[in-house]
Amino acid sequence: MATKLSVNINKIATLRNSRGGNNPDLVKVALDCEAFGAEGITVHPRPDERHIRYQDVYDLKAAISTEFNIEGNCREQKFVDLVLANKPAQVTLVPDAEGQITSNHGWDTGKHRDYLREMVSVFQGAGIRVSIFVDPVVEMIQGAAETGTDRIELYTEAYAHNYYESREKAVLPYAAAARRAHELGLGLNAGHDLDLHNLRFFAQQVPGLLEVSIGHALICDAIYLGLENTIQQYLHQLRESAY
Ligand SMILES: CC(=O)[C@@H](O)[C@H](O)COP(=O)(O)O
Ligand SMILES: NCC(=O)COP(=O)(O)O
Repeated sequence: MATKLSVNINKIATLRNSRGGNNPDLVKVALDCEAFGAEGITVHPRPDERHIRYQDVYDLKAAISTEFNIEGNCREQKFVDLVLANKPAQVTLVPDAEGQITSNHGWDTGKHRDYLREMVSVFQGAGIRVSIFVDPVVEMIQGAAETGTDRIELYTEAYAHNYYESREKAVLPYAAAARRAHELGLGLNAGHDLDLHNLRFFAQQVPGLLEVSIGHALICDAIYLGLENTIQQYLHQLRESAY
């Protein structure tokens, strides 16, 4: 089975917002991603709406036909309401601090276990699959399992950062985290700073990876390679490492 590719289109919204009009058209880009082979669309609305706007989520939900994954901070009631109103295939809970440039850590699932358990049940009660964003630390995977979540998403920034120094060493905590997740019956996603260079090795070394969400690097690659060709190349990396 090959890992699914969900394209994160935050950066398309960043470009659109820079001029105030509707160019590029976010919904059209999402539909194009799907037509070019993407198996899901990911967005991460942030409270300042600096890229994805809350209205975008409604517009995308009405248009797309692949798996819709909404990421964000469930401590914001506006985010919870948005997700419940749109019922995506998956919500990914990310512990964003205020003013963060991008996501930079996973949940402390031990400290926040009761809170997360409550949020997981709110979303699952609405028929939405839940994934919890975590660092590749075995105790955090254990804590996630105790919340009743369906999946975890491994935060891959450290892997991407350390890839060129020693990819074998960089991937070790992720492979161990994946094995623990499987033992605990958790589905496994991953994302953040994955790119055309580091993706295949990650997917080969991390067993049972169900889905990756990739945005920043993929949209940058599309400037040079074109969106269709870029998506095909990412899919090729994943299919080469099918499990
Ligand atoms: C959870 C995660 O790793 C990504 O969603 C990342 O946070 C992208 O968000 P930005 O596009 O705002 O950097
Ligand atoms: N969940 C990770 C994601 O959606 C995209 O992260 P990035 O590729 O923009 O770093």
